[in-house]
Amino acid sequence: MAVSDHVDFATFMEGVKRRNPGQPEFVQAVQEVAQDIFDFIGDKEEYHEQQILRRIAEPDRIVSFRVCWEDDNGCIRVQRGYRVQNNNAIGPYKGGIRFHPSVTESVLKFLAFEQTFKNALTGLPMGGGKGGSNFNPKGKSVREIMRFCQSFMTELYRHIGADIDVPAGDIGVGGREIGYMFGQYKRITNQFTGVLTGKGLEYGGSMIRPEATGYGAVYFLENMLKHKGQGLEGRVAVVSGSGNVATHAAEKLVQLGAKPVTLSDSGGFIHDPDGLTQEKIDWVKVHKTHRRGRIEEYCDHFTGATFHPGKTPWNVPCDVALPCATQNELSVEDARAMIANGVVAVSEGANMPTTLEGVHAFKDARILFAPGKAANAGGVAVSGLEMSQNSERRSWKVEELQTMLRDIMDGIHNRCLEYGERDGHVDYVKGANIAGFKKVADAMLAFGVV
Ligand SMILES: NC(=O)C1=CN([C@@H]2O[C@H](COP(=O)(O)OP(=O)(O)OC[C@H]3O[C@@H](n4cnc5c(N)ncnc54)[C@H](OP(=O)(O)O)[C@@H]3O)[C@@H](O)[C@H]2O)C=CC1
Ligand SMILES: O=C(O)CCC(=O)C(=O)O
Repeated sequence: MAVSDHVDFATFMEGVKRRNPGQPEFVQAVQEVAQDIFDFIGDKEEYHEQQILRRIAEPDRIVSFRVCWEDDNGCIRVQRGYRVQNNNAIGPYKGGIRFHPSVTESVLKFLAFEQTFKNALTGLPMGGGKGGSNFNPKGKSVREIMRFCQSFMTELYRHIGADIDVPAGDIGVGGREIGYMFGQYKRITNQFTGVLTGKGLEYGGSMIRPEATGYGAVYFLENMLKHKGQGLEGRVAVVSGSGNVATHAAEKLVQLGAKPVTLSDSGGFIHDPDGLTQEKIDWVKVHKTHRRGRIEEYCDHFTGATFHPGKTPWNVPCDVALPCATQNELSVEDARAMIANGVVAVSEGANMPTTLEGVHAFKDARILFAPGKAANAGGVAVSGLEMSQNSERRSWKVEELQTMLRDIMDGIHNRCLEYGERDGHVDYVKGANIAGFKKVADAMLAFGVV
């Protein structure tokens, strides 16, 4: 008979901090989940006895490796690469790869931890992982990017596989980088398998994967409003970021009759009071993805827009907001300003873009607030569908995939209601945390202590 271990929340968090020194992002992510889980497991002895939360908050495995590559001047450069395999209780590890100078073990551990719950929420059989490097793709030539991707995969390949761990893109990793990494995996292993998602359509990619995260975040926003008897039509939306997630979120907002008025990058934000249109969004996609330009140049092309250097867009009055850039980009002061300006709903396209205090401010003000693990799960969900298509050796039609994405986002919303609705109000953070935890935890219970 196992010994019961009923530590309280504060003691649990002290342990997490002690075991993970200098890893603030990871501690923040665990804290955001743990409070809700402690409320849920209160008298559920088995989860305590088996130390399920403690086990989910300790990655199965962290691989760290040296990545050497040669720049265009013939200089040897050295970067650090990682793969954090957090939990594979319900399926192979699954989650993106990030190339950004801010990548640390703490950042990837938080992302892999969040991914574990997110993937469970989709209803698909995927465990949680995340990887990346402190490599900065900005200013690098195409050849340098290719050499870096090949070198990164030359180390990573031995830790991944179609039924082991299936990486995809994230910040700084899009279709081009996935192509270089897939090519290198195929070359080293002599295997053509679904080892990565986000692939090009010519070699096993899925329709709508590029759009899925941003579209999904807007579907989730629409679901929250609908549940309150409201709609998106005519709503002014503030969006941050100008990459994959932000541009597709803006696109879906326009399609559904809302009015996105901002986008941003690490240099600042643009405010276009007339609203973004499909034409303007298409320009941003080409400008940021192909020309690798800065968002401030938007104002040279579209009159009436203004650029605000070094600033985030959260002080622009809006009805709905979609933070779609990076972690901790929305502070408690930003949250208070948004609440004062009348924001009704927030849907996180990015992972953990709102600080812990910011989340509490939204929750206390009873704003409809969708955490990233629920709102941005559309991307990984379509990655899961890409895995299924690869296993079946076929490609599904765009209409089929569109319907599946909508159904999956509806399913996540329903799971949040199941565990987060009380007295006519929905705490989406709590709902997502508990629903995601329960699925992973119950699988772990079935396996015994492993
Ligand atoms: N791609 C996907 O399918 C999914 C992505 N996400 C999350 O969405 C977010 C955005 O990812 P994605 O759109 O794919 O990435 P991209 O690389 O396509 O775009 C990232 C955007 O965020 C901005 N940004 C990055 N870091 C910072 C920073 N420190 N400060 C301010 N702006 C910053 C970038 O600006 P700049 O050009 O100046 O660097 C760029 O506009 C991330 O949190 C990611 O984890 C979540 C689920 C799936
Ligand atoms: O599609 C995937 O596997 C990864 C998506 C991702 O990294 C995320 O959901 O944060």
